[in-house]
Amino acid sequence: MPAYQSVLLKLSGEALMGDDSYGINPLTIEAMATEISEVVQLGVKLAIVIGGGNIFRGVAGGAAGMDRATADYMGMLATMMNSLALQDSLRQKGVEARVQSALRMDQVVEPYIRPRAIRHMNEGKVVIFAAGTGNPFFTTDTAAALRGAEMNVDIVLKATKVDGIYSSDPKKDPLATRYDTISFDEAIVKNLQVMDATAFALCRDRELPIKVFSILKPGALMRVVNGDPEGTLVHV
Ligand SMILES: Nc1ncnc2c1ncn2[C@@H]1O[C@H](COP(=O)(O)OP(=O)(O)OP(=O)(O)O)[C@@H](O)[C@H]1O
Ligand SMILES: O=c1ccn([C@@H]2O[C@H](COP(=O)(O)O)[C@@H](O)[C@H]2O)c(=O)[nH]1
Repeated sequence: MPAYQSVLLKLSGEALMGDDSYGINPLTIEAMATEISEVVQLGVKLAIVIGGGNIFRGVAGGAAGMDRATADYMGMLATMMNSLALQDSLRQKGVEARVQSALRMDQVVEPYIRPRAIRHMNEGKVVIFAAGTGNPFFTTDTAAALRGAEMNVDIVLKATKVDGIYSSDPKKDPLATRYDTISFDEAIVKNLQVMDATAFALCRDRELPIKVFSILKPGALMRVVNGDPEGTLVHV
């Protein structure tokens, strides 16, 4: 019996690159789809938000002199590409998946309609929320917190490239130490950059726990869903 009956999985866009320097690595996305399909087979209701860092981040466009809001819309379109790719990979594994977009793209995907998303999940389909929140100046972490709260899931799972939350960025600080658990207040006060403060604050207010773990570690998603020790739990 899984530890959680319904989850919102936030998948790192950057992790989709695998060993490449840009874009979607076919073997990497296939491996992720396999791990996701195993969780779906357990009967867990699953919704997914994917980042876009493997293709475009608004902050990079802004730094290069672009209008920041325009750059952010480009970032949201990047998440659309990732969402379509994941939908395709999941379907190849026999998993029914539906992309819903926060920005209208009616010839390609459904618009975000909350009751319809809930119905898809109740029918056992995986819902992939594309285009983040649909608003510039936000991130897909915040979209994950928002959709997780709207879908009333048991937990938000942030699947990223590091195996939990550290005292500082482990990619930059070799002395960083990992937390098994941390409160929302501590994560916000310590300004731990693994997830943005808006996402932490929204989940704290909704009393929606977050688990941060590595999607690059084989079997980690299943261990998290089963409640086995893995990653860092952020709690109220
Ligand atoms: N205190 C910290 N603990 C853990 N990771 C941290 C910390 N501070 C910064 N990081 C960095 O945060 C990254 C994860 O956050 P980020 O939102 O940038 O990436 P992502 O969610 O994996 O990618 P994307 O935005 O493409 O979805 C990690 O890869 C890690 O290097
Ligand atoms: O609600 C949102 C979500 C995302 N964006 C833009 O998309 C990129 C990619 O998302 P990541 O969370 O960084 O993976 C992000 O950098 C923003 O530019 C957005 O504007 N609004």
